[in-house]
Amino acid sequence: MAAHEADLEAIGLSEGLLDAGDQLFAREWLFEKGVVAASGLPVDGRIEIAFAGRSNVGKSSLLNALVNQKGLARTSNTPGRTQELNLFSADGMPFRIVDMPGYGFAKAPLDAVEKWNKLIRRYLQGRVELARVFVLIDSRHGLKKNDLDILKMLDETAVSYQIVLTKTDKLKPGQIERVKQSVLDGIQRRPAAYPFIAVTSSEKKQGIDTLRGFIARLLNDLGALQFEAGVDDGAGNSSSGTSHPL
Ligand SMILES: Nc1nc2c(ncn2[C@@H]2O[C@H](COP(=O)(O)OP(=O)(O)OP(=O)(O)O)[C@@H](O)[C@H]2O)c(=O)[nH]1
Repeated sequence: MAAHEADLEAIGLSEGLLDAGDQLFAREWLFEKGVVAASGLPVDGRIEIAFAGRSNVGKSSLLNALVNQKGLARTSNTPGRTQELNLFSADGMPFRIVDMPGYGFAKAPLDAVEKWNKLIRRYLQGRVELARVFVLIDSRHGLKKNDLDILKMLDETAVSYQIVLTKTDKLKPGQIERVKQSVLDGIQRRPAAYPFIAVTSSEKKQGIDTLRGFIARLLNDLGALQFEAGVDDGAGNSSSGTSHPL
């Protein structure tokens, strides 16, 4: 087995899943709607994959890189601008992307923080369509109190989540390894945490294929997409290796 394949297998992925992940985002993704209350969410049964993170973590940049479209999610230098759940979808895809409002903006007024908490808790508690939340962590800072608060909320609501390290172009390889390890240690005993981390830089377009691969694997595990051969995730759960044409 080639070293690259072994590296992929170690994180529950395969070349086939990376290819499938690329195909998921080869289509045009469109902004569907912004939602200020859980009652405004669509009722079409599509699987939802959400992205959360502290203000300024690089969420808009990552979403734009994921869908390979520059202006889809607004990128800004003004922290904490989006206060809605923003939904994105693509024709023929069995899932939508949910951009959750950024948290932890120091200057946010108290009522805005309360509104955020209410919207997010309602969404996490009551949304059966929600299959996974990718929690973005700035690789320069690691897990902060606000991040731990949302991980706790995800554990309590039993929503599967996975960590994505952002802005890794700002670190040296040794520093990336250290933050990765410390985050892995931080999630080790958390019941709803998926144990593999995506290490990304939107600026350098690194790790985006891995993130897409994790999404392909999730959809495969949910039976929303079909693949052929299996790979093991290390926990005895088998997943696909070869993609079925999407
Ligand atoms: N070096 C580097 N900078 C990045 C990267 N991703 C985002 N940034 C910068 O970080 C800042 C915030 O990026 P955004 O993508 O707007 O962050 P956000 O999390 O959507 O911010 P909010 O709208 O406040 O929630 C911008 O100045 C980006 O250019 C990255 O991978 N590397």
